[in-house]
Amino acid sequence: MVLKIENLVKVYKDIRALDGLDLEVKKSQIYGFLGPNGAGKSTTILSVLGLIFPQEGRIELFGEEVFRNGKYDESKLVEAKRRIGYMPEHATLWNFLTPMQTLDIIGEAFGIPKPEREKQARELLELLNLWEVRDKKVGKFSKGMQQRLLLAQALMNDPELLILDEPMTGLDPTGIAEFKEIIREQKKAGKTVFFSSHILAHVEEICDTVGVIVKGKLRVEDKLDNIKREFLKRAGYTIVLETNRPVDFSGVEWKVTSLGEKKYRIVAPGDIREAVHDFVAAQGAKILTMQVKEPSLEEIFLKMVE
Ligand SMILES: Nc1ncnc2c1ncn2[C@@H]1O[C@H](COP(=O)(O)OP(=O)(O)OP(=O)(O)O)[C@@H](O)[C@H]1O
Repeated sequence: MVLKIENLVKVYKDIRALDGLDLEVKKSQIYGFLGPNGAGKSTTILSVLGLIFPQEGRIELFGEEVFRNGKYDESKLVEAKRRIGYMPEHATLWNFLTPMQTLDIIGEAFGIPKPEREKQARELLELLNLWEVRDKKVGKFSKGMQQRLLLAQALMNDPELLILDEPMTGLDPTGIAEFKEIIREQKKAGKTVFFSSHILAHVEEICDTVGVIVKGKLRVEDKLDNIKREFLKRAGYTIVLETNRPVDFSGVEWKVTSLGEKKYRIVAPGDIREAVHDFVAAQGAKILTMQVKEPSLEEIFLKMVE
């Protein structure tokens, strides 16, 4: 086990940000830590890194207990953090430096000798498509380039565990696809990746396991497909349908609203696309257009809390 959290509690004044959180990340996993805004994702990450003080619980990193009942084991934590790369949610870069200079400073802070850190910086900048702009000032970089440089910083110490707090927020679809590919590459290189997001699409296609945190507690931990199947059913689909002639929906269990002579809105608990198709066909009508709206992640989270 790379990371194990048991019954973690963090109270900020009167806010119980973590309310007995349990979580396990295994070696070589890509773990997506999903939750709505304010669920406790950043608080969890800051606790794992010893940057804030939780009140109760246990944290293990690489099999070593680094925190127990309100106290960190400083030497074990320092040791573990050498093996971790961290990309904060609101990180800032030094705008007046170039990527090469930025990574050099980080490498020096880790105590990596000059020739080695130059080699490491070059490899990372090549990997992250920043080699061509290695001598350009970071201040002019796009959001996507800045995120990639922040990831390069997190990789400078060749960590076994990468912890990324909302790494894809603010990226465009191309940037998100690129970032996912980079995360996949990290897994191939044997690393474990733990990253947070409040957007379902960010964890899609890449995560082995997704943990969903709501109000400081882990609600579910499973493969994303299983989570979606379970909660999409409950949260309800909306289908907007246009047919070539009127259809009589009386007698169905779905909630149907007429939006005009041949246009309907159907709300149903699960994915009923096939059933709707068959129902319409049975009346000799044809579907001209069908728009399906999956429930938003917020709606799914709300169902989880119920
Ligand atoms: N320093 C702080 N002082 C007081 N309350 C805080 C502090 N940091 C976080 N909180 C509160 O703790 C709760 C959890 O916050 P946290 O930032 O961990 O959530 P999050 O899941 O990371 O959300 P986001 O996606 O918005 O970053 C929220 O209610 C937040 O307002």
